[in-house]
Amino acid sequence: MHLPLALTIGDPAGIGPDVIMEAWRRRQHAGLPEFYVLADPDHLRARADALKADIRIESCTPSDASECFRRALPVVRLTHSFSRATGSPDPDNAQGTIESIDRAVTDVLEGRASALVTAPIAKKPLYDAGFRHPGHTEYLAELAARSTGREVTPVMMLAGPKLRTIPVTIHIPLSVVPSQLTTGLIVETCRIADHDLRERFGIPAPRLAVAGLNPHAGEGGALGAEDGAIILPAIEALQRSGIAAKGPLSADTMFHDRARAQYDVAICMYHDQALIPAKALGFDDSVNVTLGLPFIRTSPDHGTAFDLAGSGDAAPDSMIAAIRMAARMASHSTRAKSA
Ligand SMILES: NC(=O)C1=CN([C@@H]2O[C@H](COP(=O)(O)OP(=O)(O)OC[C@H]3O[C@@H](n4cnc5c(N)ncnc54)[C@H](O)[C@@H]3O)[C@@H](O)[C@H]2O)C=CC1
Ligand SMILES: NCC(=O)COP(=O)(O)O
Repeated sequence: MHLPLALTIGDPAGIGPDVIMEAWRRRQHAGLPEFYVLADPDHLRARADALKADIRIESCTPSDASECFRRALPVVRLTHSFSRATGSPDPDNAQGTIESIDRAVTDVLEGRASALVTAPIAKKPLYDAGFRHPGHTEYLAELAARSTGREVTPVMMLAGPKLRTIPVTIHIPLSVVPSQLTTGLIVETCRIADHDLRERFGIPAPRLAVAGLNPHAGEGGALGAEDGAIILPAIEALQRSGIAAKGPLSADTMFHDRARAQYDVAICMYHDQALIPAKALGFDDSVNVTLGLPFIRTSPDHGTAFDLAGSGDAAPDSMIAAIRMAARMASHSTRAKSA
């Protein structure tokens, strides 16, 4: 059966609503698969009016969303409604933002949707409302663990036409990165990357380029010990298990054109080491994918961009790329299962 994608609304005061509505408006031209969004339809109508966008919005259930998609943006109504605040987060919206994620995940896990595409959330207002997870990536792992009964290590990957990168440590302060980096975490991250690149992206023998942590990958220990003591043993263990990992490589010379031709994914040691090259090389067409989950999740690479909400200037390209990638991954996984 052909299932729609479930989209979350993200922070309703950010550009999530704008790029979702614009993606729906471009659905035919962009060749997008059917999707619905878990949101407050009245809030979306108000945003569409502010944007002067001619968009029909219809309340639906996941099962009639595909039929509705041709004529209107299908919206599955949340129990929470949203304030009309645009451009600055409202703590009163936090519970609805979380409800949108929870219900979309449930829809995917219970077979009403084929994959999850999340619009951006601002972390701080959710933390202030008691949300205890650094971001979607970690929260989705918890939801997956609750449903499967086993621990899930989530792996964040930024994927664009020119580059894929993975940060081994994700949403933690830079000052604690060295203490959180372990050989075991690097091995686990690379194993998940190798597995999911095969199974969900159809890359038969993924090549992993592993970055060092310190300048010049530690310069033989003179510029830091972690490269030799923590990262190198991980690469050796991966190679022994048949995974094509190489490194630790100097991070400053692994992202130019000729270097990128040598690998399928760059494994980086911290958030900005991975996300800066990814966004510099493809801000409009890169997608944030979570690997290691028992379901498919993609997201645009950008954040809530409160400065642009309701202005009509938010580019929908990364959201469109995220929708396309989720559908492609879902059909690839289905083919892989039935092969
Ligand atoms: N997947 C998610 O939920 C993500 C959430 N965030 C959250 O977003 C909030 C804001 O983060 P920032 O670092 O300011 O990043 P941001 O991506 O929201 O904005 C950075 C700059 O890029 C511009 N920009 C972003 N998206 C754009 C688009 N589609 N079209 C045109 N210009 C665009 C913005 O106007 C701003 O100048 C933070 O609270 C962060 O936690 C950030 C990244 C991903
Ligand atoms: N900078 C990437 C980011 O914050 C996305 O995180 P997540 O909410 O997708 O975990």
